[in-house]
Amino acid sequence: MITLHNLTKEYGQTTILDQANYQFPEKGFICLLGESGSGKSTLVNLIAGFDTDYTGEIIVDDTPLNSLSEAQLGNYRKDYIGFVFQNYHLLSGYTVLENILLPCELTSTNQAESKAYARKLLADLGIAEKENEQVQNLSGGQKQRVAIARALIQKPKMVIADEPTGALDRKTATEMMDILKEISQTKLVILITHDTQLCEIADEVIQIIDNKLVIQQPGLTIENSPAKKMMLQPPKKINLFKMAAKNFRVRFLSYFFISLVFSIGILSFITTLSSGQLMTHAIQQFKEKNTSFNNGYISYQEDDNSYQILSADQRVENVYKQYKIQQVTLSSDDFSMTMPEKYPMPKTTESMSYGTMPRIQKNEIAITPSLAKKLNPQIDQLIGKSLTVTYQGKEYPLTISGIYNAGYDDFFVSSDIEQDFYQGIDSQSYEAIHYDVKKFEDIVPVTEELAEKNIQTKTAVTEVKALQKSFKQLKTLFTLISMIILLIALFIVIMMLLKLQQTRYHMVGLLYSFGFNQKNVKKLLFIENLCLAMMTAGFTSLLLLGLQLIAQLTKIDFRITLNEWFLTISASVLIILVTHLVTSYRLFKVQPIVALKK
Ligand SMILES: Nc1ncnc2c1ncn2[C@@H]1O[C@H](COP(=O)(O)OP(=O)(O)OP(=O)(O)O)[C@@H](O)[C@H]1O
Repeated sequence: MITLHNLTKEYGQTTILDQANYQFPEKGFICLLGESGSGKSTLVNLIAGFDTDYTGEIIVDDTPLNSLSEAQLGNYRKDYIGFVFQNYHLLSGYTVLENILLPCELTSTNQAESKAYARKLLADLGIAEKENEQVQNLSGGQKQRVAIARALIQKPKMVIADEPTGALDRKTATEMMDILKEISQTKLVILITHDTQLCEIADEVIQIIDNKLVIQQPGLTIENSPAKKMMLQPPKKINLFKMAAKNFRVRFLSYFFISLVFSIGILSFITTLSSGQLMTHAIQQFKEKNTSFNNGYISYQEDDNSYQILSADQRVENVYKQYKIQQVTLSSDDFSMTMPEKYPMPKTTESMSYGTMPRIQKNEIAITPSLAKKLNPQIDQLIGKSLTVTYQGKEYPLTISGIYNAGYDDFFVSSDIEQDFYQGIDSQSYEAIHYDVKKFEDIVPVTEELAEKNIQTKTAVTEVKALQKSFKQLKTLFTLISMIILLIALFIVIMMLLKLQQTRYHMVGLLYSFGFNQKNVKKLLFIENLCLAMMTAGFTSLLLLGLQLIAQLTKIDFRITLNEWFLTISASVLIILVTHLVTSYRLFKVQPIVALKK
């Protein structure tokens, strides 16, 4: 059935097999003997079509193996070869029957027929009662019987058994050899071993000595009948989703922890992101409380330098000179008072007892407690009440927005009204310069730049700096902690995925030996991983929801926008998929027999 003709295999400069010639029979028991490292697995790789990089010929029936495509080689393994391995390579988490039926994913259209045949094989091998047992609960001998049943389920033309008794005691090993001997009555059995004792029952023993294939114990006469035509059946369409779902269920616990750990990591990261939002919100609150937070005041200077500088600065607005005014009247229903003189004062350095400083375009006024008491002894009740300011015959109906702490009668109006007071004043001898910084984050740089030019300002820079400093420290701390958590989570996830790959190596090697092609294996792993990514996305969503709920209950200002939500979920899915691809890279490249030896 298989003929090796001048078969030579080299790895780089090293020759492993040198001009090997041999003709395998249609049936019979052939022992491939050789010391460790002599090239037995190399030869099996070549015969199974896993390795196509050789010179010479391997002819199966009438077809040279190197004339087959990757897909055809998969079909060749599916239809011709059943493998039995030293370490059984059964899939844990699957039952005995499920393990045996695995190769049928590619072949069988009639499940009931396959099951019946699997049961017959189990009965022939003496373990019929174990069909629903999880394979990890079986003894070594029982496991190897299951592996033999799996090798036979596709009714292959030959069985390749690679050290099948290596992990068994002598008695069980002998039983196993008897089973293989029985199989060799109707099929070709190639036994790979370094144990000469096992070769005693072989029909013929071949050995690799010094890279040469030597017939040690000739026992077979090959009939010179014409070569059969190689017949390959196309594979059945595999239900990869069903297989991936099954794998996912088997590895559920590992996947559960991977997605949980990863979700916690990504969540800590997103929490840091929203700490920026926390800062924006706190600044908003600060602005609402300190309505004159951006206001600046510069006392009169002889030169006009500061006014010129401020007027040219794009970061500031409402730059105007402030003057002393006279004869200002304040009045309400039952109150009227005229202030002979009123000097401009810095707004931001005043602390508030109640309310806020007047806001621009709101027609507001803030007054001192001594003035407030004249209106109403219960000064806190004055907020929101009306007060009219009359200056130079013009009336300004205003609303009291706040009471600020100063020990004399005085008031502040918003800058739009104040500027209106100064209409028509044509005086160089101003008292001060007023300006507003447009953006919160420009308050400190504007103030510092003016200070560098020896222009002393009165602003809320100290409070702003304190606020910024505390947030900066908090943010650094948050970022550091969350980065550490994310890195630890990623490390654990990668470690767990790498550990998982170890079990996947066996599965991948097995699937190739059943005749699966690379595309199917890749797809299967991808779908399985997509399930993991979906589970992670689900976990992340749930944790985000929980966090949001806790924040609401504890009244912590933590909000996640829909965009951030979407980004987090997409990032989780993407990172898990990429991590999987990276950790799977070697898995996709591995040679099946190497994978099975891992
Ligand atoms: N992919 C590879 N690249 C380079 N050298 C390799 C490769 N695979 C195997 N070899 C080398 O080829 C030689 C034969 O290896 P092989 O695995 O076929 O031996 P073996 O007889 O099956 O050994 P064992 O009984 O220990 O499994 C060894 O020296 C090995 O290091």
